[in-house]
Amino acid sequence: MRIAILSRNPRLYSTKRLVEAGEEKGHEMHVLDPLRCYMNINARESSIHRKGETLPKFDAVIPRIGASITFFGTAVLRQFEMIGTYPLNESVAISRSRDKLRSLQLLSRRGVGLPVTGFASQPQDVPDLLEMVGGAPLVIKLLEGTQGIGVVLAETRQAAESVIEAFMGLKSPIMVQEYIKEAGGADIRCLVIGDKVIAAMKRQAKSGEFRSNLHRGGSASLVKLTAAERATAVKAAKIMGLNVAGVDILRSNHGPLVMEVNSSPGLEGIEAATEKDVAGQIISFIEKNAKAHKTRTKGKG
Ligand SMILES: Nc1ncnc2c1ncn2[C@@H]1O[C@H](COP(=O)(O)OP(=O)(O)OP(=O)(O)O)[C@@H](O)[C@H]1O
Ligand SMILES: [Mg+2]
Ligand SMILES: [Mg+2]
Repeated sequence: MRIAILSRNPRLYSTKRLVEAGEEKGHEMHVLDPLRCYMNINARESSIHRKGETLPKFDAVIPRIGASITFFGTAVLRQFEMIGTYPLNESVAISRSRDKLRSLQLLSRRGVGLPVTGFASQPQDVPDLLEMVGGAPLVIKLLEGTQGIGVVLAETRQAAESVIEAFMGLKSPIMVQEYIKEAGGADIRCLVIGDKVIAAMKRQAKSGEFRSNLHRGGSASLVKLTAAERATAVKAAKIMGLNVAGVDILRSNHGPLVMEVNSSPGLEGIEAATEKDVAGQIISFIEKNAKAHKTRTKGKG
């Protein structure tokens, strides 16, 4: 097959591994920078161009679209979908997963366990909002944050109010969330492909820190999942419409709670922690599932 990887940087671990895994299985792999793709959108035959040339037809496309280029990146991916290329993850599903609130709403509608989460626009609604999620201690998150930046644990009500006031003053949308203390500064990353969790790791925050992000000094180790955790991760990916997803779960005293669902999960941490060939399994999934014009949405919506 001819497979495109939409990635800004061919030297990234995940991109390199996907190229390697694809070539090992005899495929023709092309890394395309989504920001260097431009589109001809018309009523007869839309096309994608790069450096003055029309791109050839690809059998499949693997989107590795960073959060900062979601808007243009998903438009390029949608163009691939419209001309019949099989997308590993669809543009609509990626857009959904990039909006933390929308994701939580979609998951809650289907009864997936979540930390109780509140969202408000106006400062005068903050006192009731804090009450609603169970009061301090609680977690405050910037909607746009990544890698743990913009995630704050407020131990007291006063601390919570002043942090929220500061964020609202800066016009940065935030959500407040019940603090899952019993998770003990750890979360579980489940790597879902199709309807299976094919690898999982536990990330433990360094001491004195509640955020388990590896970028914040957390460490990864192997973990054995319960049946409920596996089922939750697979269900969450399915609801989001993602074939491949990194589902982050907190272990609470009332079962697994989904924190977020990532549409371009990094491969480095999970392949190192589990010694699994995640990239190879992604290529195998494409081999089994890729068909021209096979999408749920054909770029609609
Ligand atoms: N409600 C919560 N209760 C306990 N711990 C939490 C809670 N929310 C977040 N954490 C901890 O903080 C870390 C960072 O939070 P989160 O994953 O929501 O933000 P982020 O990592 O910045 O976002 P992204 O993963 O999109 O980059 C989590 O990995 C988890 O360890
Ligand atoms: Mg996270
Ligand atoms: Mg994330």
